[in-house]
Amino acid sequence: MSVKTLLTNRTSLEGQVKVPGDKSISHRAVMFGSLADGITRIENFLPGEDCLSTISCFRQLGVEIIQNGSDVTVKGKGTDGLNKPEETLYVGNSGTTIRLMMGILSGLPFKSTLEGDESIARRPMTRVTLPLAKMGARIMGRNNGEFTPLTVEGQKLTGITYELPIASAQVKSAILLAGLQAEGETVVIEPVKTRDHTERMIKQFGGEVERNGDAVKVTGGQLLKGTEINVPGDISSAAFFLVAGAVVPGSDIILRNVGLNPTRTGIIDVLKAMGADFSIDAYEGESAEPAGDIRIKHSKLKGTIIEGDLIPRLIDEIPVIALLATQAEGKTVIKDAGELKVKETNRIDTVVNELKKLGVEIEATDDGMIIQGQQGLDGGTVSAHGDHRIGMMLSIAALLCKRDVVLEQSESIAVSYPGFFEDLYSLLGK
Ligand SMILES: O=C(O)C1=C[C@@H](OP(=O)(O)O)[C@@H](O)[C@H](O)C1
Ligand SMILES: C=C(OP(=O)(O)O)C(=O)O
Repeated sequence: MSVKTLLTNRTSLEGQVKVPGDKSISHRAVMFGSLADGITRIENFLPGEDCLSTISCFRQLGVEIIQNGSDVTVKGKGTDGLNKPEETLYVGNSGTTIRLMMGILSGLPFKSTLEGDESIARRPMTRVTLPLAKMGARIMGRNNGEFTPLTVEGQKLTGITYELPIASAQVKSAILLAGLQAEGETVVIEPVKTRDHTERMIKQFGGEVERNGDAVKVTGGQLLKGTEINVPGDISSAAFFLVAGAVVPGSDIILRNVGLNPTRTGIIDVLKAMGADFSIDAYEGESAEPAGDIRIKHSKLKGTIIEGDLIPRLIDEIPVIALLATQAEGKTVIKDAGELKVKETNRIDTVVNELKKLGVEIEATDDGMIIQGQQGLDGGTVSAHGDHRIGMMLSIAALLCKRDVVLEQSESIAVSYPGFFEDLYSLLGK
């Protein structure tokens, strides 16, 4: 376990940072590149541990993938080019990898087993195995398919129409990936629109997908062709610096090449509602995924309510938004976010418990939290609990602390942002 002494009591962040590639898009680029025919070149791939787990799983399935930092080449041979792996497929800490891969493996003519770390072993999987079983998949796992290890016996699949009981892009994507191999049409109906990177990528690889209101439809048996993907920066990673810039007095920073897909920009809506001082310079021209530069300065903030359709558009940013709220005038209420309980950790409990250790007044509710504003932060020993987003949120919280802060399990940050501390220190002029 790595223990890190964090920088505290800071007066300003200045300069600019180009945040690393988007995690959701990087995973999907490798997956679609592996399913497609021909070469896929990925630029600005995120070389974080989660996306490296996706690469290693597809290598185990026989796909040749060349990775040089953020440059990746995938030599796809279509689904016929995917072979039975000799060993268990290890997904590490990555929920996206295991859930999307179940969709892919369900339609392939062999048996394989998926497993991950202790956090993955606690995360619910029937949300995926249930709809896939309706399509004809055979998936076995602990507690009737709820937990890893999971064994997938590929079958001939049939398209279904499925109404998602929860708003989840991972479940939607798993069903669409199975649908691409199934006979007939597969329709997924979302309760709230979630990130649509899978749909955009199907089109980038030459496939067809239709959206009609809340329904997304694919037809099985489409030919996907290798392509070039330029991954925009991850707004979920930029979020830590957006918050740092907004709350550390004297700050004025620019974040370059941030992905601005509207299904991901909930944090921008929150910054606006809180009265933050920021501007966006969106890049012009046709691109599968919009991106731009964001400049943010320290300013006075006011509390807000975060709920409903906004939640899936900022689900991974809630830990750092909770910190943002501690500096606003008045209280902030976060509701409808029960999904936080089944992430890398129970993020309602970890956020509340760790921020309390720094002297913050914050209360957990059944589906979110209530955060009091205008708080001074103290110091102490905190832990990431193996959760990258908690580790980064606490590193930003430390900037506001008057006393020393020590972070346990800081190594987990490499799951989504291996260069996080270098980028943070560069903004701090270190
Ligand atoms: O599809 C994706 O890439 C993701 C979807 C979200 O999960 P859910 O689908 O479980 O909400 C998100 O929390 C995760 O970090 C990435
Ligand atoms: C929840 C996350 O990822 P995953 O579900 O892929 O583990 C995350 O990155 O915050």
